[in-house]
Amino acid sequence: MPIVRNVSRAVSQLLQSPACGCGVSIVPVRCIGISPRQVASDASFHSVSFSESDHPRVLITGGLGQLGVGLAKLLRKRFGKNNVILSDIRKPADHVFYSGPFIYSDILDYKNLREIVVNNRITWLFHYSALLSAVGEANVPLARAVNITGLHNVLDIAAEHNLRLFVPSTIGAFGPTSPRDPTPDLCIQRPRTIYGVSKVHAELMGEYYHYRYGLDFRCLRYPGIISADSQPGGGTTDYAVQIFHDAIKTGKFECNLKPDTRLPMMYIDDCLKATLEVMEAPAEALSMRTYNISAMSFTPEELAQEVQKHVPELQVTYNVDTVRQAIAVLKTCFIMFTFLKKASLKMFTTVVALVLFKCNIWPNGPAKLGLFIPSKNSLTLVLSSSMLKQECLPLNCDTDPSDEGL
Ligand SMILES: NC(=O)c1ccc[n+]([C@@H]2O[C@H](COP(=O)([O-])OP(=O)(O)OC[C@H]3O[C@@H](n4cnc5c(N)ncnc54)[C@H](O)[C@@H]3O)[C@@H](O)[C@H]2O)c1
Ligand SMILES: C[C@@H](O)[C@H](N)C(=O)O
Repeated sequence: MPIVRNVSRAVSQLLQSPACGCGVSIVPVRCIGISPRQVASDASFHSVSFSESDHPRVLITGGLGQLGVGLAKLLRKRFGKNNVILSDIRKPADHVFYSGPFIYSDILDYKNLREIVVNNRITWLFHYSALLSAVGEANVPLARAVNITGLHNVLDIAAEHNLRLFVPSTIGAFGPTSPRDPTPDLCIQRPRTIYGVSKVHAELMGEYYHYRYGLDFRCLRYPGIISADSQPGGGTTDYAVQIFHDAIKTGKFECNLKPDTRLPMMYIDDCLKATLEVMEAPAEALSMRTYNISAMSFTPEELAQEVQKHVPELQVTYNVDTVRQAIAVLKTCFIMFTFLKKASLKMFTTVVALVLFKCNIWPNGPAKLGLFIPSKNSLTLVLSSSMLKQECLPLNCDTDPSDEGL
């Protein structure tokens, strides 16, 4: 009996104490006994220069998708080229391979992932591998494996090796019963896609590992991301990238969503900037582990009209994909702006101009909007300084900025 009492007391003490920073050396069960934490911290196979040791050593999983290469570029600028390792199960293009360290990593291979973390002395992990909403619905067993089993591997390795872990969530983590306009950080989440379900699972598991094992888990719910240089990986918001490419290549765009389907979106540079900011935030500044981020919401029809202002010959037709449409409708609950209000509209026109500028379609566009862009690489700076500081929601704010007269 006393033994049972002691065990239950110990368990309840552990469960009550957020392990964060208090030195509790418990790690997920499968790591006990073989934890590389037992290896002396100076048992490195590589010599480390002083400046290198000042920076985090970063691993990005699923890094060859729409977002990973841009994230690596941003992080390498900040922390040095060799401190940021891109990884994926696909073969990188030449320009990616030669731009910095790349390594094969399948997140379903636990031992291989652990070896990479140990051998490269990784301290920060950005977990980008996933099957997105539309491809996930087309292959539920694979989505379950990659998005759930893969996440479990990453969580255990991150907890075992004291990593700071970023896992992106999504607007797809909400569902038809979530409150809207604005959708708060904490609310009902009952998504009806395997993608959404796996992301809610990731949010909850990350928070659980934070309180149970002290894992430094950080998470942002991204809207649909718009990029010019990288292709989307099979989600419902892909149309908002494809339209720019089709406008340039063929002058014809067939949209797979209904013209009035409003979804939240964000320009890639702002998404990556927010990601870095939340990773660099001091722990005491974080009141939660998972936050919404938002920029603007628009419909395919509104986007088509805006692009047509610059590419008047663009012809847009609608051939609705029932699966994507159904997923999109589930996501529309996450709407910060029910129509394009002033602040959102300004951001929307700017993003369209910037993407067209990047695609070499509207070289004078940004200048006409009063934005000075010395080079294509300074787009983030321009967007951030001229627009977002005033108009984007702060990370932990759940109010609509346009309601505050911004
Ligand atoms: N792009 C968006 O609009 C958006 C919006 C919300 C959230 N997110 C999230 O951000 C992250 C990155 O998104 P993305 O758009 O770059 O995704 P993507 O689909 O373009 O790329 C995902 C990458 O994961 C890789 N991958 C698949 N299985 C793997 C495995 N077993 N091991 C290792 N890698 C594997 C793929 O090869 C691919 O390169 C994802 O977690 C996604 O859910 C993206
Ligand atoms: C929104 C995001 O999660 C992704 N682009 C999707 O549509 O699935």
